[in-house]
Amino acid sequence: MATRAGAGAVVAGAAVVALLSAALALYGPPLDAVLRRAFSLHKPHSITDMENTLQLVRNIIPPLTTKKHKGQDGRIGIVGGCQEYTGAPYFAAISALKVGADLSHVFCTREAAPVIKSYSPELIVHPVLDSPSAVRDVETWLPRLHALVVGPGLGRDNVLLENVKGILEASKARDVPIIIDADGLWLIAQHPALIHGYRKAVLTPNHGEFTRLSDAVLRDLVDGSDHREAVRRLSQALGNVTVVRKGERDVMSDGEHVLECAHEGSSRRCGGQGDLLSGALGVLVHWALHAGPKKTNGSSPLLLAALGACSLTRQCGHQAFQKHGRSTTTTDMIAEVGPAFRRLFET
Ligand SMILES: NC(=O)C1=CN([C@@H]2O[C@H](COP(=O)(O)OP(=O)(O)OC[C@H]3O[C@@H](n4cnc5c(N)ncnc54)[C@H](O)[C@@H]3O)[C@@H](O)[C@H]2O)[C@@H](O)CC1
Ligand SMILES: Nc1ncnc2c1ncn2[C@@H]1O[C@H](COP(=O)(O)OP(=O)(O)OP(=O)(O)O)[C@@H](O)[C@H]1O
Ligand SMILES: [Mg+2]
Repeated sequence: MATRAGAGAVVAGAAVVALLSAALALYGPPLDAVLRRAFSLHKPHSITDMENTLQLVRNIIPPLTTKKHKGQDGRIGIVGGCQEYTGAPYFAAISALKVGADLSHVFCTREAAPVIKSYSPELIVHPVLDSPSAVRDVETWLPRLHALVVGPGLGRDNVLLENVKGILEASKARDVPIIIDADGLWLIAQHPALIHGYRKAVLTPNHGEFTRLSDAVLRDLVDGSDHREAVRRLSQALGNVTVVRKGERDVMSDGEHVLECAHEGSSRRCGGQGDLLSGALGVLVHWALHAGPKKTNGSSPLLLAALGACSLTRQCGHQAFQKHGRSTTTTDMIAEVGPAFRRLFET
C-alpha cells in the first residue's frame, strides 16, 4: 500500500513537473501581482511562479461535495452533428461529462440524432438543427445551459449554418459563454461580425482554421513563424475574443495576454482530439466564470480555462499513447480524462 502510494506520489510529482516545464508564457499589460511577477515579457519563469499560475487553474475547479444538486457543476450544449459527422459532437459531449459536467446536450440534425444516441445513453440528444424552428428550439434550452460549444461535426450545409447564426445571436443576447470550433469557425470566417467583441467567446482553430480566419479578418500579413503575435493579432481583430490556436504548441490570447502550452502530449494526430478539447473547454469556461475574480486572482477566466483544457487534452494524449502507441485513437484518450485530470489538477 505504502509502495503504491509512493509510486503515485512520484507519478503525480512527475506530472506536475512536466506541466511546470511546459512552455507557459504570459505577456502583455499587468493582470495582477502574481502574474505580473511571474510572466513579465522576456523574463525567465521560475517553477514557483508557474506553480502559482497552475494553481489559478486548480482554483476554478468546483469541489465535489454532497451538498449540490444535479446540474450545478455544468450543463453544456454542443451544436453539431449532421449526416457526415456524428463522432465529433459525441466526442465533445462525452468529454464535457468526463471532465465533470453534470449534463451534456447535443443539438444535431434529425438523421444524426439516433446515431449519436446509440453511442451513449449519457447524452441528451435534440434532433432540431435542420428544423425550420431550430433557433427557437435551441433558445428554449439556453436558460438551462452554462456554455455552448458550436461547430464539432456541424458540416457546411447552408441551411444549418443559417440556423447556427440565429443560435449564436440568441446565445449572445443571453450572455451564454460560447466556444466555437471546426465548422463553426468556417461560419465565423464568412461572418466575423457574428462574434466580434463578444467577451465570452473562445475560438479553437486548428492550423487550417486559423489560416482561414486570419485571411478573413487581418488586412496585413502577419509573420507566420511568430505564432504568439499572430494569435494576439487575430484576437484583437475579432474584438478581443479569446483565440486558442492548436498545434505543436497551443497558443492562446485575449488580444492582450498570450499563454502558451507545450505540455507533453502524443505524436498521434488522429481525428477527434480537437473535439475532446472543445468539450472540456465548455466545462472549464463555465467553472472559470462561475469561480469569480477572487479565485482567478483577477486574471482572464477564459485564458485560464483554455490553458486547463489544452493541458488536459495533451495529458490524455500522452497517457493514451503510453498504453496504445500507434493505435491510439480519441476514444482511448477519452478513457484517460479522469486519471489525467487527477494528475494535473488534483494532486
Ligand atoms: N469522427 C468525426 O466525426 C470527426 C469529425 N470531424 C469534423 O470534420 C469536419 C471538418 O474538420 P477538419 O478539421 O477536417 O477541417 P477542414 O475541413 O477545414 O480541414 C482542415 C484541413 O487541414 C488539414 N490540416 C490540419 N492540421 C494541419 C496542419 N497542422 N498543417 C497542415 N494542414 C493541416 C487537414 O488535414 C484537413 O485537410 C468538422 O465538422 C469536424 O468537427 C473532426 O472533428 C474529426 C473527427
Ligand atoms: N503537432 C502536435 N504536437 C502535439 N500536440 C498537438 C499537435 N497538433 C495538435 N496537437 C494537440 O492536439 C489537440 C487537437 O489539436 P488538432 O490540431 O488535432 O485539432 P483538430 O484538427 O481540430 O482536431 P479534430 O480532429 O478533433 O477536428 C490539441 O490539444 C493540440 O494541443
Ligand atoms: Mg477540429
